[in-house]
Amino acid sequence: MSTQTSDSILIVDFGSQVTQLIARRVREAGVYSEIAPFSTAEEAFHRMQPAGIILSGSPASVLDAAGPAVPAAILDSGLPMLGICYGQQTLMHQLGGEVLAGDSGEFGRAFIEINADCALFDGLWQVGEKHQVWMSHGDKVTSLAPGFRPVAASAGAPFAVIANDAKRIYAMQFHPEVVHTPDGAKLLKNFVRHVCGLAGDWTMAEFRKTKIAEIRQQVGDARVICGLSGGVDSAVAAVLIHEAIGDQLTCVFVDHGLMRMGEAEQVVSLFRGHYHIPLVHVDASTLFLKGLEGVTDPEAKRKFIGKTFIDVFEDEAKKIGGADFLAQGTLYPDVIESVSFTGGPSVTIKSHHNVGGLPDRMNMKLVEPLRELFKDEVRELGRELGLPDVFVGRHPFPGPGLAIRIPGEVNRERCDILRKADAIYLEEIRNAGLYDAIWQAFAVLLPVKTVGVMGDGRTYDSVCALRAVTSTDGMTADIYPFDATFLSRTATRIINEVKGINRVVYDYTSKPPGTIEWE
Ligand SMILES: Nc1ncnc2c1ncn2[C@@H]1O[C@H](COP(=O)(O)OP(=O)(O)OP(=O)(O)O)[C@@H](O)[C@H]1O
Ligand SMILES: O=c1[nH]c(=O)c2[nH+]cn([C@@H]3O[C@H](COP(=O)(O)O)[C@@H](O)[C@H]3O)c2[nH]1
Ligand SMILES: NC(=O)CC[C@H](N)C(=O)O
Ligand SMILES: [Mg+2]
Repeated sequence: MSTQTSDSILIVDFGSQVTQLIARRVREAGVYSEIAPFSTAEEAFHRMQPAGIILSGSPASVLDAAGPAVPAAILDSGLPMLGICYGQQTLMHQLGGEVLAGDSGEFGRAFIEINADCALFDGLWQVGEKHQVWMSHGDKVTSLAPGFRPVAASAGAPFAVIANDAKRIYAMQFHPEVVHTPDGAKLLKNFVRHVCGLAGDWTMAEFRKTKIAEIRQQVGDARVICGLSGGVDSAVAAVLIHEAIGDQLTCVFVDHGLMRMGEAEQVVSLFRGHYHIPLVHVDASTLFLKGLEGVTDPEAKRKFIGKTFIDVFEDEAKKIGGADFLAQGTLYPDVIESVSFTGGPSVTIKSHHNVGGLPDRMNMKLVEPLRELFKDEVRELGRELGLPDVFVGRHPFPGPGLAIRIPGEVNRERCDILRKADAIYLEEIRNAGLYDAIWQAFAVLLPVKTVGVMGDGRTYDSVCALRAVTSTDGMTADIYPFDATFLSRTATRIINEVKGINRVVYDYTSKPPGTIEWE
């Protein structure tokens, strides 16, 4: 994790769905931030020595005995603080104000009226104006702690924004981090720049320097193996780590037999063509496919694949005389979906192979320099590192590969069928000039057979589903609205050219409620 950076912001996470957006907004304001769950916030606070604190929202209530609280070390630190929603409620609850369950909550769009000036509103909002914000609360602050004054109110929240100028503590009932609070990003910027006094000079170039120093410190002169998949994240991680430790790094590409058409050859030639980083290409397809026989449960597939990746990495490490560290291109969304924080309300959605799918027993220590970033930020870092567009612009591809796009049992034959359909789909997308407009697109082979008629004969074959989404970070996604001509052309090609598929459907589910992958 990050070194001490006294020009950073610590975001204390109480389990809100949108905490990660706070981090984004802070980075957009040119300030580095890290999120720590409330249960480990104190440790993060001492390690980071931040310049200011932001307290997130939460599904919990301060009126419940078990409602999470701001650790005393942080509360008494004298640092500037910004409480958002639950963050505001717990500040009042802990500092001597009062919070009660409201008769009715405020959910969605609301308007606040500005009653007084405050540092958060500098250059932005004037007294007497009304502004749109986004609310999502049932409880509300009914009396302020000593030293606080109200500066804005809404119909349902008389203390919509409050300030304690002497202590530089501010709090709001609404969510400034979401886009439905149109001026929210500017409020957060005022907090980190004006109230915390940060220069706003944090950039990806800065991140690159900090991470390189950290990697050197973590690794020393030990050897590192990096799992390279050909995806954006691991390519960026490998180039960054190589910049830090040079030939102490060996990359390992594992072909698990679950890759797309031609991908293994492409990854290896692309990478070897661009970089002088030693790359080992392991064909482990038999090992993976044998182990997947009879496995149908999505989490069981993921756990098996996660563990087998590690077995292969350890074998390869032995062959090069041992490695103490395993580097991976793990990102924040991989972590948040896989982990349910102890004592916290966020739940495991699926075990990403590189986080929740890792075996308990690990001989190598992890090096994960991208663990706090989102995909679009990794792309920015990739550009900063000079990675060619063919790497930076690639659609994400999950480590477990086609295994999680074949619900039910996976075998070589089904993988071959899916590979062909997927290749046609992607070719059509490229031909239509849509590749860059789409965040991720892929075909899924369903364990469902339906009846068809081809050449006057009866067919009884599998259904193929097509998925394409737009997104910025993979945390939420919308379906890509292809026109009917594109879809029917692609469906016809797949049915005509791929033996084993006689019906094609298009997936119209956004995330949430769906996830991007089907398993
Ligand atoms: N086939 C593979 N061989 C070696 N390592 C892999 C492989 N697939 C995944 N990994 C490791 O797991 C990490 C997470 O995979 P993930 O798919 O999230 O990232 P990526 O493949 O690098 O990028 P992208 O999300 O763009 O596909 C990778 O960064 C890489 O370290
Ligand atoms: O490396 C990975 N290992 C995994 O186990 C994994 N599961 C999902 N994904 C990718 O993550 C993004 C979000 O996917 P979901 O909406 O399906 O969770 C999408 O881009 C998915 O392709 C994975 N990547
Ligand atoms: N979004 C929030 O932080 C909500 C806080 C608290 N659960 C409430 O309903 O008031
Ligand atoms: Mg990948």
